Amino acid sequence: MKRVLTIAGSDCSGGAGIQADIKTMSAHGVYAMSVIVSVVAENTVHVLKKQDIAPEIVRAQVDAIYEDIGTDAVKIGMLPTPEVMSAVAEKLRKYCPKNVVVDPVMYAKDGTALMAPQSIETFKAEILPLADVLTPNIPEAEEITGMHIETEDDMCAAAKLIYTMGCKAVLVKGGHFAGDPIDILFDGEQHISFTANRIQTKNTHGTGCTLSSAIASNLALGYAPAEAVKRAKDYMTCAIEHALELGHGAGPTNHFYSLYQSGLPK
Ligand SMILES: Nc1ncnc2c1ncn2[C@@H]1O[C@H](COP(=O)(O)OP(=O)(O)O)[C@@H](O)[C@H]1O
Ligand SMILES: Cc1ncc(COP(=O)(O)OP(=O)(O)O)c(N)n1
Repeated sequence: MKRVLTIAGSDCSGGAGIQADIKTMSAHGVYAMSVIVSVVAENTVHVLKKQDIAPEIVRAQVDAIYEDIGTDAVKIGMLPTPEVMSAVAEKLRKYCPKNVVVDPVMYAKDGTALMAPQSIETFKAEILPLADVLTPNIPEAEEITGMHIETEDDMCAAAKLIYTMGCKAVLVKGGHFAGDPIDILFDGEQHISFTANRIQTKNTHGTGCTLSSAIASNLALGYAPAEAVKRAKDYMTCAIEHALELGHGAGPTNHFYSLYQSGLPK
């Protein structure tokens, strides 16, 4: 069985973070493992509080995975502080895992910062170069590049600029624009667009986590990056289409429906 590790924060309400990652990975038929870097008290409406995990416990969790089981892919999500980023980077440089997908989570839907603002330079220097695929949304791509992104051409230019910062491929996600969402992948050679119909729903809690975990799962299963992104987007669009009307805010994506739709991998 393929093994996929998520390094991310815990969302106690189960819609985003580690919980969304593990549901997505399980739906893809891979063995999911987790390194928890922050415990976030949040729900479909807002973030109440968070407690970051000490860097030495983060380091020890990564050691625990690699001294025993190992990985076929790694997904990195929320990294709250420069200290946690350095701890993760140090360990990944040591263990050199294949197929690293980095979702540069900066804010929760209610605007709460999940990455401390002073972390961006450490993120760019230590985490970004580890990524085989980096998956910023529009505000995150703006923060990383300093560009203002308004059009599809801007998304292409931002993807190119982020690529020059050292990752192997970049997927700029267009979910924050109006109209049908277009995501653009740049791998150093070409731009590839992935489009889907916009689903009219408020229930999109955890879409970024779901997409990045699905990409990591598909890379672990042996798909090349562009095919892994295509399959992940199909999975995620289905998960949004059948999103759950739970809670009083943005409900979570539906992994169980997607599992039945896509079937178990060979
Ligand atoms: N309403 C929607 N219908 C279909 N796809 C969507 C919708 N909202 C977002 N997406 C897709 O979900 C993924 C993540 O979306 P985005 O909102 O850009 O990132 P994030 O969740 O990190 O803020 C992207 O592939 C985007 O195109
Ligand atoms: C613990 C935790 N990690 C990440 C997020 C943000 O997840 P994302 O998939 O980007 O979802 P939305 O912010 O679009 O709901 C989170 N909220 N909590």
